[in-house]
Amino acid sequence: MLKVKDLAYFHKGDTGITEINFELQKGDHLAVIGESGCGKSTLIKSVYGFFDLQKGSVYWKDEEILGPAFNLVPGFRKFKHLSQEFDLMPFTTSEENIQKFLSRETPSQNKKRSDELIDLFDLEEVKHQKVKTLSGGQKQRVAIAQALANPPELILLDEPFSHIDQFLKHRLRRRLFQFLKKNKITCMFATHDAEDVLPFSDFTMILKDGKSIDFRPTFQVYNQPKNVYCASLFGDVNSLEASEFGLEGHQEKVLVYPHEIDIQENATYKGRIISSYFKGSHYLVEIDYKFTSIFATSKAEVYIGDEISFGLDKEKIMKRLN
Ligand SMILES: Nc1ncnc2c1ncn2[C@@H]1O[C@H](COP(=O)(O)OP(=O)(O)OP(=O)(O)O)[C@@H](O)[C@H]1O
Repeated sequence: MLKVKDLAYFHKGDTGITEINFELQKGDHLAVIGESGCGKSTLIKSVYGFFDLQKGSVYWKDEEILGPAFNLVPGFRKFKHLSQEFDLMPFTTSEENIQKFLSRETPSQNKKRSDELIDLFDLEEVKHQKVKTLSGGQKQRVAIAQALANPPELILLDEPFSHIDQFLKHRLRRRLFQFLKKNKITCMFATHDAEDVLPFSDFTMILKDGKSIDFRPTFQVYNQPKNVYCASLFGDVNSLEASEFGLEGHQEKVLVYPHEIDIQENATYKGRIISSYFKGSHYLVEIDYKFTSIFATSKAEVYIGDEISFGLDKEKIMKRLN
């Protein structure tokens, strides 16, 4: 379906992306992650046909996606791209914006479709309000609804929830990705939030300095991280000496997530608490162990300076790595 081969695009000033290769099938969801400035937006725009590539190709089925040199209006017609800037019409209402790309020949169907999206994205209260008067989060929801009103074959989302508050984010995220799966819409989205990635993507690509350093099913990207950079995109991570913690078999250093280490009474390893952060269901704690810092979890509250012992679920860690 989507085939990206040896893609390279450099902005003026020589920053950009290179050596990008991947394929997606219909209905697949791909999360693109990486530190700020690594090239996520550039990749999303390149796939959309926003740039004239310096090298490589992008195909959707048998059609090559070409840049502005070949198209008056940049962007492949079967795709929708939702930029960080939204691109809405400010002086018309939310509802009119959502209906913008619908055919004028079927008004009752249009109404049904836009009502469904207004409901899906909690826009009932602002549907008659002009877009210029909406908050950032409301605009973002209108832009998502507009992009789906006439469902594309592939949707490209650039940080789709960046302006949406936590209160609505979880519900909207579930609804959006359910809608895309139900309608078999292929999706590629750039994000900084691990909570977008793990539950909602089939595949994950990790970018660093404009290159793809991992592209695998999300489950594997998380469970068998290639290095500290890759693992740390999902949160804190420890790089532990395998021999010190009985984790031999893979490499000298093993990447272990904090939830795999916990404070237990009379456990093997002894350390001292350096810091503790309340996380609701648990505490994330930093332990000084033989002058190195280890992130772990604790069910009970602990205090800075406490002498504690901690253990690792070695079997589970080794299973994850295999
Ligand atoms: N129009 C442009 N002209 C010149 N350089 C650009 C342009 N757009 C992006 N860049 C540069 O290209 C690199 C990649 O930028 P890009 O916006 O793709 O990164 P990103 O991973 O999406 O970043 P962020 O997470 O901060 O949104 C950066 O160094 C950026 O400064």
